[in-house]
Amino acid sequence: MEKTIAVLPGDGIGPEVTSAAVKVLKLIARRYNHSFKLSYGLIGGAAIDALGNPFPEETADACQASDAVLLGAVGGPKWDANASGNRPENGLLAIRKHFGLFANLRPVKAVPALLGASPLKEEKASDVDLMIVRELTGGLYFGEPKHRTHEAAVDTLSYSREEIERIVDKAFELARVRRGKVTSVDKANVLETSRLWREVVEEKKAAYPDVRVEHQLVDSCAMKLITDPAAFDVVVTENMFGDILSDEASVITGSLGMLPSASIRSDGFGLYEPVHGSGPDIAGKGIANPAAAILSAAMMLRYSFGMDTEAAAIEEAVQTVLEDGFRTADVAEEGTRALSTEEWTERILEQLDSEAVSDHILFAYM
Ligand SMILES: NC(=O)c1ccc[n+]([C@@H]2O[C@H](COP(=O)([O-])OP(=O)(O)OC[C@H]3O[C@@H](n4cnc5c(N)ncnc54)[C@H](O)[C@@H]3O)[C@@H](O)[C@H]2O)c1
Ligand SMILES: CC(C)[C@H](C(=O)O)[C@@H](O)C(=O)O
Ligand SMILES: [Mg+2]
Repeated sequence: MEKTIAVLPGDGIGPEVTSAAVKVLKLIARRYNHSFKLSYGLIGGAAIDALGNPFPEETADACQASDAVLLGAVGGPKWDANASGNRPENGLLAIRKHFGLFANLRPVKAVPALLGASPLKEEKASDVDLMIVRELTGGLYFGEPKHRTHEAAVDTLSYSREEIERIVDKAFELARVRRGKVTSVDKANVLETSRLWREVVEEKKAAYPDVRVEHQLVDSCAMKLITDPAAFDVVVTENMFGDILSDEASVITGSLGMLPSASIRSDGFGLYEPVHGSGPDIAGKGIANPAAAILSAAMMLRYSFGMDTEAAAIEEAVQTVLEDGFRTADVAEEGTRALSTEEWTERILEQLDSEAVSDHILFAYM
């Protein structure tokens, strides 16, 4: 297949982990006879510095002309919020909104080799396999009015029925091909938007009789993610709750550096990015874990290109390399040498190159 991919490395560790994911994509293209044309663009702080705009028109055009987008991470202390009340925009919200990428899929799956790195007891973490379906283009992030004076600040939480319906449908569809359970997370004991959310879920469930539905308040959900994470299958929730719960859930499997994500809409176009940010504390040191970026590239192959086998080959390579004991610093066992981003990526490339090209899927983030 021939595909065009817009690559937006961004800031901090973004370029370091994106470069790793690009190497993996190039190897996949060679091994599976695909042609991936890459076009690079600026986003975030890098784009502000070069062009004065975090999501420049050139970047939007490059993405528009592509079949999918691979993004590293954006932001950092140089461009983030400051006490004087600037309203920073790091480009991420703009690109998500511009392309209508309303569904953010964040799979959290126990990695057997990393159970020791999880803060949870092994028996709690070992069966975790959940998918957070986060609404991405509405809610507090985008609601108007939104403003700030010296004395007060306003953000607005608003959701339309239509916005809720399409993300809830997505969650039900995913549950059907997973373990058939949807947990809808809200704060319906307080928020009107949550009461509408709950109503829509209740209406929708009739169309999916094969899926079990439960409602959970977000505060107790945060607790249950730690006490009983294996109980979850698909978790559907609004923008801000999903942001917070997904960082929380990521550590169950060892590190934020492990968690990939897909931001998609209904026609197959998508933006693929690690859940983590630009890691200012480790940027430039060459020690970032590139697994989340590499696994995001795998999600791109699966969700935008329908290349399930290729995606699974990457996911299995990540498992194998970790099982073989090769780790970056964030997940390294005490007393072992941590690999650099580049060294670990080399291991992945070697593993992928040595694997037989097969249709047999053993481990997949689906
Ligand atoms: N998708 C994105 O582009 C995205 C996501 C989250 C935060 N951000 C931005 O990133 C900047 C920093 O935010 P933050 O510090 O709160 O969150 P962060 O995710 O960048 O870092 C949180 C912690 O996790 C560690 N970490 C993150 N990714 C890692 C990796 N791949 N390997 C090893 N360790 C990793 C960092 O070193 C840090 O200690 C902010 O400007 C924020 O707005 C961007
Ligand atoms: C950087 C920030 C705007 C972003 C978000 O809140 O959506 C990030 O935290 C994420 O999880 O992708
Ligand atoms: Mg986040």
